[in-house]
Amino acid sequence: MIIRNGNVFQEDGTYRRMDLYVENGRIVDCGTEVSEKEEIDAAGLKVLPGLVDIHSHGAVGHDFSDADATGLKEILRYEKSQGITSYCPTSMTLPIDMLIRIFASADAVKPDADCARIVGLNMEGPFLDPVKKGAHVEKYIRKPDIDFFRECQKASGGRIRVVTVAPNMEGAETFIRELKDDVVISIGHTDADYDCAASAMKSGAHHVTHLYNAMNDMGHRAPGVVCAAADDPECMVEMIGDGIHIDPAVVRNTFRMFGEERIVLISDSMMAAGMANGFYELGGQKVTVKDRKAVLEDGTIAGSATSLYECMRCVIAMGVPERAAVFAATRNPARSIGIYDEVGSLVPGKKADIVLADEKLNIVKVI
Ligand SMILES: CC(=O)N[C@@H]1[C@@H](O)[C@H](O)[C@@H](COP(=O)(O)O)O[C@@H]1O
Repeated sequence: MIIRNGNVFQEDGTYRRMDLYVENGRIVDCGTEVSEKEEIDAAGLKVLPGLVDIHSHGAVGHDFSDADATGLKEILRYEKSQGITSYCPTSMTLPIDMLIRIFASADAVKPDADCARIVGLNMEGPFLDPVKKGAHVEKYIRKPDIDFFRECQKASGGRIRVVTVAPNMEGAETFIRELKDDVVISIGHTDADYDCAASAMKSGAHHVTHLYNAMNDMGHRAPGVVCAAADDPECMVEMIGDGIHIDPAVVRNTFRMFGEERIVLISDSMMAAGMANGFYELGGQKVTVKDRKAVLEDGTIAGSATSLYECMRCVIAMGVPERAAVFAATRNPARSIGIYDEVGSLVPGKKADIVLADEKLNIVKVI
């Protein structure tokens, strides 16, 4: 396949008018390497790398935590239609027997060109702090437990790429030191202060789960997880860019504080993404969705009802430079879970995960 004359997003963040050559699902150097001569006229269109959502629970009426491979396939189909080509299904806080079934269910999903590719699994619970449980069920929360994690990792076939840990819980330090080379350890759902978070980062946790949400605010005498993450040059931070979870001024200034390299936009979507307002479920709890806002019965925000692509457009509308927003939805998430050699930018050798969009970033085609 040859994609002609598009404005192709480059690794330096500029757009360059050029042809893109695809052979056997990968980008290649030149036209002579292309056997299938299908051509797409991309004149006037933006050509972006497929997006990488490393934190999403569900969409179109299904949740990864349903442990249902058919439902997961529908989620992946929806995500691909929205420009997300790499995806990490994300679990909620649940008992171990359920988590084992959930992680095993991902294995039953076979790759499909119409669906986003599963590039890892994200284990958000149960090693959280009850004080900052957010929309997770308190009775299933557990202290960080290496054997518990290993059992889940085994059931998943080694596909868990990210695990959230509250660093102020007993056993967190040992957990981080023991597992830091096997999985990305993400600090989150925690009442930790700056010193506790900074110490966890020194031990090897260089990722933060939805910065600002389910943690203490950054105060001028209580800098918290936010400043600890900013002070750790290796730390990547997730942000939910749906326009509901974080005020636009905070989003803009967080991009300034962390720069273009370290922010990972996520959707944190639940099953109402791609659906109408109404009543849904998340981790066994009833959720009401109205005007794209998902809440539990007590008003706690319970994930988002949008896609990563919409989050990317949303933060651009807030005033984040387009190149920074594209990096945060493509390159940075890919780097954060160690798959940037395969996806996340459009250079020869990488998978041909491509979004064609018009000037206003409306999706025209996803490849
Ligand atoms: C799936 C999930 O759990 N997502 C969290 C939720 O738990 C938390 O309640 C909310 C708001 O947190 P905040 O009130 O601290 O900003 O952020 C995210 O939606």
